[in-house]
Amino acid sequence: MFGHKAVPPAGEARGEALRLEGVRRVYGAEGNQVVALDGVSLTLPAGSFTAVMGPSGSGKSTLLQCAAGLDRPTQGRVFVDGAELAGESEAALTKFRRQRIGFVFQQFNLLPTLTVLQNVTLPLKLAGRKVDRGRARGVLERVGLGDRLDHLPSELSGGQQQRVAIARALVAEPRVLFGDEPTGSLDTRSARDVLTLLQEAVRMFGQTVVMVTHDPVAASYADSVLFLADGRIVGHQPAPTAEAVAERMTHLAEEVERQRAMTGV
Ligand SMILES: Nc1ncnc2c1ncn2[C@@H]1O[C@H](COP(=O)(O)OP(=O)(O)OP(=O)(O)O)[C@@H](O)[C@H]1O
Repeated sequence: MFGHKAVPPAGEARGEALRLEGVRRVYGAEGNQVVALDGVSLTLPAGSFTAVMGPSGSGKSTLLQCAAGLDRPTQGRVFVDGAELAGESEAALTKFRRQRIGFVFQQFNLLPTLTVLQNVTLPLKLAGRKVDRGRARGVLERVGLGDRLDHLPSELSGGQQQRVAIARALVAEPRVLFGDEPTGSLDTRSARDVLTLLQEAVRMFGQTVVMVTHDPVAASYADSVLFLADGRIVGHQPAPTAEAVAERMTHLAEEVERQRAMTGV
């Protein structure tokens, strides 16, 4: 339903889905530079669900954008499913994204004049791929919107719109699905539905998901949490609980405050 990828039996190596090597991203002109990412290296296995957390300004969105090919690192390398994301041209990068990357945003980013089904099939059309409407319908049924195919986004709740956005990402069978605060605009119940959906995509269909969130409860749906501070990975928590994540975040915020006070930044 989500894809054709079979989930390998437990214990079988699934390979890596995403690798960052020494990724650095510096914004601004010389003399006025901000180091958003300061040498981030990580490897995420296929079929994993990772939450990225950190204080405001720690580089979470920049990390996601660089990993997804929406932004280019100043230094370092990004590999998605073993292929380097290095396209010399914007066109090459766009092609790479269309073939390998799914992205879900806080504000859904659906096209308001297209129906639910048209929104979901649009990325396939843009990529010049065959549009299998039956498959698109299947994915929409899977996210609980099989009876809303001909509705416009404005006729749906926020949670339903985000589920359409997830269906739109999944129908293209991305190697990695990125979410930047995908539940940030949703009420508690809709957020839970969306998180359960992402978890199912990982557990039942082997999807790889990387999600930035501020919410420890949202992070607890992931298999593990990466903590960022000042552009660096400063911690990793497998099998996270909301309580443990919240505690770690409190300590991290205090630590960052202390460091900033000491360095006068
Ligand atoms: N286009 C840009 N130009 C200049 N500086 C930028 C730009 N984008 C981000 N930054 C800076 O880079 C740093 C990291 O920003 P980023 O948005 O990645 O952090 P974040 O952890 O996602 O923050 P938040 O939780 O507040 O969304 C911040 O200091 C930010 O001000």
